[in-house]
Amino acid sequence: MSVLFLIIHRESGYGRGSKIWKKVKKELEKRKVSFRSFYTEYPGHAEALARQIATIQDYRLKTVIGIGGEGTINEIVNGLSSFDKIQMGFIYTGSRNKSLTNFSLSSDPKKAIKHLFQRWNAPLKGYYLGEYRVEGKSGKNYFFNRVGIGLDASILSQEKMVVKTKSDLPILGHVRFIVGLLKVLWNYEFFSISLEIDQEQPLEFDSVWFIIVSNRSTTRDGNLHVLIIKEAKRLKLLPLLLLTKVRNKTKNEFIEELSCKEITVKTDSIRLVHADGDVIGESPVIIKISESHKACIL
Ligand SMILES: Nc1ncnc2c1ncn2[C@@H]1O[C@H](COP(=O)(O)OP(=O)(O)OP(=O)(O)O)[C@@H](O)[C@H]1O
Repeated sequence: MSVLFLIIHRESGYGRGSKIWKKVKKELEKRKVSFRSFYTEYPGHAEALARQIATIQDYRLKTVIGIGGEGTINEIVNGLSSFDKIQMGFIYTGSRNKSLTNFSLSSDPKKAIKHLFQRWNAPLKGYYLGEYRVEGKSGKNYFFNRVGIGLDASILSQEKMVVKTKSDLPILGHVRFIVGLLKVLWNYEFFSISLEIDQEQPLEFDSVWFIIVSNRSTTRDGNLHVLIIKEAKRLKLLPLLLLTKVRNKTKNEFIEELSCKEITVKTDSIRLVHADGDVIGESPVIIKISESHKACIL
């Protein structure tokens, strides 16, 4: 018997998670789908829930749908990383541009459910996860979308300080975020990096603001895509930050692009590192396409 498991972060995207979930639930009930739903109650809960669901013995095929932001999706991917026969799908309800997510279903509940039904019970499609290791932390961790080092991670760390609750007006959250963002931009200093790419001679870059390493295993050549933002004047940074969020439109004199299977990023001073939008530690960081861990995406 197939059954749908849903993990929901109701407060993601300033309460958007809860609103979308209500619509998804209605749609599932209308279609008489058997499903079980679980709400996340604390950071890290989605990972624990995903792992628990994976070990339930009663069902032949399990499909896990995450409803939440990038952080929730990352936790589910990590929770299921050791289980290779579980399909997963995501309805992105976070506060950022949804093009950030590689694996999202539509955030329109009707379209998402329609897609889900077309793919459900079809042969599994596996995509290799990205894998990272940061200094001072044991074990491997996985990401589905991107790892960022430098200014990008400092901005996210600032953003996470803005408490997102259902009672908080999104507009207040955005205002607090913009004030925080300008403060970080004003005080941030660029840095130098050394990149070891696919075990070749290190490449050095100066005046770097941030680096984004994206998992392109779902598309194109299956490699990591590396984007280095450097040498720009401080005032140019805001448009550059926005530009990096627009896929395929990154040609710019301040942007260096590389492609590889594995990269070690060393910085001349300690910089924050984030994976899929959650700050996970400090540089240096080793990032590669996993050789063994796949996510089966709907
Ligand atoms: N009930 C909860 N209470 C507090 N934190 C939670 C809860 N459920 C999940 N979290 C944590 O909140 C963090 C942010 O969640 P998530 O990324 O899903 O939403 P978001 O920040 O609105 O989305 P995005 O980052 O894509 O804008 C995650 O690290 C997650 O572990």
